Amino acid sequence: MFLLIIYPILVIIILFLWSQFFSKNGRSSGNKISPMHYKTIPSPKGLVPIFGHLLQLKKNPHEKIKEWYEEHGNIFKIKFGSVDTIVLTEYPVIKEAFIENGPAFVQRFVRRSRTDLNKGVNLANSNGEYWKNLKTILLTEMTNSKLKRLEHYIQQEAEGVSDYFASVAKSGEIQDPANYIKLYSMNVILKFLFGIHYPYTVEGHSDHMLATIRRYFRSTGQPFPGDFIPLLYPFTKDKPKEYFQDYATIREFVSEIAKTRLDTMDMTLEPNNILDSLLIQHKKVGDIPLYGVIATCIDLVLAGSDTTGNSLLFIIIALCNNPEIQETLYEELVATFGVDQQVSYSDKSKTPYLCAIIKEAYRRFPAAPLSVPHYLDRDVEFRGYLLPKGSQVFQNVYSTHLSEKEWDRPMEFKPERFLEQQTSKPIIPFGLGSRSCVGMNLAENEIYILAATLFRKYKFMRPTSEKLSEDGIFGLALQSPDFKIKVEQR
Ligand code: HEM
Repeated sequence: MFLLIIYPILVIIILFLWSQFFSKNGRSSGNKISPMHYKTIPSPKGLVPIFGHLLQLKKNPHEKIKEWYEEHGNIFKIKFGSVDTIVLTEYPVIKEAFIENGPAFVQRFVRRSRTDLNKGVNLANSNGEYWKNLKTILLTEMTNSKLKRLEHYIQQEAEGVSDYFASVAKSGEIQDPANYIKLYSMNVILKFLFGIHYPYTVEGHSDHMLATIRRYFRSTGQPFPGDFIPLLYPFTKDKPKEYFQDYATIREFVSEIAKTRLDTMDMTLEPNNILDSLLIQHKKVGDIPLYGVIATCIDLVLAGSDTTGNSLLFIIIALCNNPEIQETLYEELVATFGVDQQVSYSDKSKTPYLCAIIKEAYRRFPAAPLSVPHYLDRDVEFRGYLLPKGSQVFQNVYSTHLSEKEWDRPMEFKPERFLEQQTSKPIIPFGLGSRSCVGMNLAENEIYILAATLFRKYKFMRPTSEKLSEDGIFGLALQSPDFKIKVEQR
């Protein structure tokens, strides 16, 4: 009985002391500059021993962080358990950190819950030379000329989704378009990665994959206490269960494709897709383990599916809520493409209004609201502050894009903001600096082609006069809310 009472008390005391020790450790470094010279980094109140600010971030972290930004300004510090977390907001601040001080900010913050899944040999979780090597291979696969050569992949997928909407328009039914739009995004990345795709049929295996990816992205965006309070880790290991199960499902799918291809591939021939290029590097150079190939392909399937899919869904929501914008867009598209000319990336310059709508959607509904956390491997002097070594760093994309200080009526969907290229403000949906999104060109092209194809052929409408919700659901990718629409053939 005595032990039952004393044991939890002891654990709490040890956790507290440990968290204090770690937080001091984070601040120490080889840099001997006296902290006296620096301004104190603002920090919200409500710090709880052991947990820091974590408990306040349970629901909608992006909204809570926006509240703190409005209170504390463009540089502030919060605590994730024992880990100092620096939140940077507004374009000039993020640019100064991630471009002008690039080497100090380039590293990824590695969480144990991630490395337990993939041993840290994937692109998104690795650092140093290994990461550079992977990034170079992937960027070579996504150059504009390579994307141009494979443009027909995207055009075919866009036709597949368009046929689905033709059938919806014919039936006159009210439909939830989410699965078909997300299937398009997943199919595009599966084609580039493996040369495969799922058919656009009702309720296939693809639905299971899409649901798995959606769940995974929602949970992986959340801070897991065990990652930030080391002594808690053994107790929270393997939790949340769904997160580990979902990753295992996707790993099984990708491993099978990669291993089969490795057994059958002729390494003397040109690579057919991204997987081939990674396998050639694995086999011929030997610096990427097979497990690294698989884990990096998983990154691409995950990051390539949910981000672009949600961006497209938010565009549909915004244009249903703003029918006059949809009509102006339709006029531009008909004038540019007539009724049946195929849409190509190279048409972007002919459709400034569509490009402005896409930018406004990136701004208003940023697909990665807090980007992917970075890490400081040294103390950094920044704008009069000393940012401590060991900190996690957020590019606060969400607040940057919705800041009242930076944007006129930021919650309104106004593509006109981006019609004047010279005067329009920069946005950062894909992050900034050398760690920024590797799939940016692909994402921009696939969003452009599907948006141009669909809004030229169909009119999308709300089922009632009530506006569709525009509230994103937090995850590593901001998810669109559930909604239904009516579709009319133009
Ligand atoms: C609207 C679409 C997309 C948005 C808004 C987006 C946004 C982002 C952001 C903000 C980051 C973190 C950047 C940083 O750490 O500084 C990122 C990283 C990443 N993205 Fe995307 N992304 C999108 C689409 C894609 C696509 C289509 C792919 C796959 C081809 C992809 C693959 C990745 C990967 C692998 C990383 C990790 C890069 C690294 O750690 O070096 N993303 N993305």
